[in-house]
Amino acid sequence: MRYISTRGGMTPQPFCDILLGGLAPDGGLSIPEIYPHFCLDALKKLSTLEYRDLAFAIIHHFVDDIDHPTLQKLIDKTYTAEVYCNGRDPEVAREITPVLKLENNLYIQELSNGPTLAFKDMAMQLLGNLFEHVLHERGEQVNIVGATSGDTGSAAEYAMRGKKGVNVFMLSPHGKMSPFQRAQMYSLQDKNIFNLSVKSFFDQCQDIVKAINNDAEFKAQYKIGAVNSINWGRIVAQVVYYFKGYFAVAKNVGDPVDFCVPSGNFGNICAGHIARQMGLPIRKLVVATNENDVLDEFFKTGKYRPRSIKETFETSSPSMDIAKASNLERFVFDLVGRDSTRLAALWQSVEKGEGFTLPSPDFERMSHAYGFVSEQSSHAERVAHIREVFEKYGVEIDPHTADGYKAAKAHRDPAVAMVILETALPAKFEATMVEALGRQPARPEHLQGIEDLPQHSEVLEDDVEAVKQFIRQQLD
Ligand SMILES: Cc1ncc(COP(=O)(O)O)c(C=O)c1O
Ligand SMILES: N[C@@H](CCOP(=O)(O)O)C(=O)O
Repeated sequence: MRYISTRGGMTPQPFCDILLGGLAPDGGLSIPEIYPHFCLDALKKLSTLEYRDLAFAIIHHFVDDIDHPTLQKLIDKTYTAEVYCNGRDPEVAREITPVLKLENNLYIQELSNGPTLAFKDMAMQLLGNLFEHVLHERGEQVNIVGATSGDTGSAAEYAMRGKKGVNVFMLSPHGKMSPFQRAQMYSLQDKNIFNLSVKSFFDQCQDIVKAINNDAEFKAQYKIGAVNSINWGRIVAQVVYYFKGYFAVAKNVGDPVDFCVPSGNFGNICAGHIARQMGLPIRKLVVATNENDVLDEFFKTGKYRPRSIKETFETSSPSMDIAKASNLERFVFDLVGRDSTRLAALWQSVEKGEGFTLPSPDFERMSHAYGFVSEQSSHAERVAHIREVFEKYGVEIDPHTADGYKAAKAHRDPAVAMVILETALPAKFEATMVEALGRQPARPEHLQGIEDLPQHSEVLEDDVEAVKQFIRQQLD
């Protein structure tokens, strides 16, 4: 399998090169030349596999340059009941992403039982092991520059801490994450972890990451890599749990199943789109947003209008406070028939801050051919839905998953199974959980009192040069 850029300016590359390279050299995103396809018989065979074998059966199609036994070993080491345990019964933990039935044809797929209590661990733990392997083979090192709105940062730092040949420079929006999220990241003392608290929102942190990646000289000199979902390695690992969730709820392989996904940077649901392109019988992909509803507007009107800082809100589902969704570029590339010239022109408008409006019939094809629909949620609805799910089903869901629950209800067909992807655990967002349920959410024993640990971060202006200067100071 070779990878090309959505913007057409990259000679086809093998997996390990795009894994280390992150953003494509032309500013686009790497994407496979073709998607592997599973027919019904092949899907039936996959349906019986346990998580790690399923992961190998899917991921090996995307990776030509790691031999199969090694790839299987890296996957086996990643997807264990110990890593995705979170204090649960070992039998349940062995499923890695257990599916919880709320009522007939309504399910929640648990994705947040990894070390940092968010779905990011599902891909990030594998990425950590892949990076370590490839760097060792090549005798190289990498300096990861990433952006987080709260969960990617801790997942990346826990996956990379202490790893040989890897430093992590993680940009986070100053003062905008939950106290728990902040403590998870800023209390780490590992010498290879650097937390940069940028006086702005996630989008500006992500813009800085992209600007650094687009500076070819700096990127080469400081061996810059990426762990955000702009890195294809993240997306491919996320594809696997759609298959697992599908097989858990479909009465017969081949039946349609809907997925509802709390969305921000569009990485998670982009993996659902890829799974659908690979032949998984997903009917609808429901995009759930919070008050930062740029994606909801796009799927309802065809207008993609990334927002300015002034139009970006701080909400009670803070990890989704994203007004410019990187991975939308991967989906639109497929939507426009993989026409990289057209895609590049659309994203030129995005970069100028103008955005674009999809004409007919592209707009209609988003739902008719690709199954996308959307819904947004407000704070009051979020709180009411956390309460409703607890009162009706006895299940505590976090504010992001509550946005998903609202969207799932809005687009549900009772005759079709709907899987809501859980994206984080309530422990990460105490204030909203207390507002909804009147008590503190449960948290794992080892994370009690994490907010009281000493914290360290470097506060920086929203300025690419300031970040580059910080990186130089640490590495020169
Ligand atoms: C808890 C949580 N929910 C939802 C999202 C949105 O996921 P994505 O950015 O992949 O759309 C994120 C972060 O991105 C998150 O951390
Ligand atoms: N919600 C994320 C931000 C998006 O990050 P990505 O790595 O998935 O692109 C976060 O919590 O940091």
